[in-house]
Amino acid sequence: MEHKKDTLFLNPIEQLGNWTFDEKVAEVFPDMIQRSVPGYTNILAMIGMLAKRFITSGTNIYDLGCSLGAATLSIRRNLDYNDCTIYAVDNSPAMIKRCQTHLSAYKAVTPVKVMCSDICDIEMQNASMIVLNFTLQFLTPENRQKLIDKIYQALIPGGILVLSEKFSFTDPIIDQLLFDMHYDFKRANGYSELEISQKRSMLENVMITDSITTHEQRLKLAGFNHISTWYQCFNFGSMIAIK
Ligand SMILES: C[S@@+](CC[C@H](N)C(=O)[O-])C[C@H]1O[C@@H](n2cnc3c(N)ncnc32)[C@H](O)[C@@H]1O
Ligand SMILES: O=C(O)C(=O)C[C@]1(C(=O)O)C=C[C@@H](O)C=C1
Repeated sequence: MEHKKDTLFLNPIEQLGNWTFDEKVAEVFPDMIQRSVPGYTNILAMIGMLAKRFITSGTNIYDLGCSLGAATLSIRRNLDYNDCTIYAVDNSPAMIKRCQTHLSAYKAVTPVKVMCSDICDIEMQNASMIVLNFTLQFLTPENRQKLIDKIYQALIPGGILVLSEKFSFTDPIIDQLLFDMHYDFKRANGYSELEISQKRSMLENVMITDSITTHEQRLKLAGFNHISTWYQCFNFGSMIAIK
């Protein structure tokens, strides 16, 4: 599929508001996330591999904050059962509209229910796999524990949560280094200083990152005993938690 180039922040913007996943962002999202998140493609491919291993017959799969459905597609491609249901959920109407189109472009047996809802409000049950691929960071800190608790309750024994996030680090030297490396990554992918700084300032109040330790503590508090960071590239990474 041809992806439209992200040029949203190329020119100076007079009033930088807060970040939203609106029509403009949805339109360039595949290019934007690919050029902004180190390891994004790897993580998507590995979500497919985890799906093959963890999804069991007759269960539900939830892709929370699905955007255009990239993780859902990776899961669906790797699914061995036709009696499962994937729920792809996002509260951005612009994302959901495009997600529906993306998913129908490929033939598949597994039904996907695409829902325009807040992931904090939906009911989940009988889940063998739940994915939060760069979504938890956009929830308020209060809602994060509530959602992780709900995810733990919704999983069947042996079920898996995949949690990908941008991380912060308590060691200031490491934090600065990985932050700078991420900027180098963006520059190497063609973003200018202005594009990088305008986007950063819009994300500032909206995307609050946690350390890996904070994530681990939250997962443990919910009841998870088997937790690991399985992927990291600079200050981006992915964790798994198994019930
Ligand atoms: C960085 S994107 C996720 C990328 C996507 N998971 C992927 O793999 O391509 C974050 C998404 O989370 C959605 N989101 C943020 N808060 C949400 C909430 N409370 N309920 C539902 N969706 C939410 C946004 O609309 C956005 O599409
Ligand atoms: O931290 C940044 O600079 C980012 O661009 C990160 C991030 C994310 O992790 O979700 C933020 C918004 C976009 O959706 C794509 C990437």
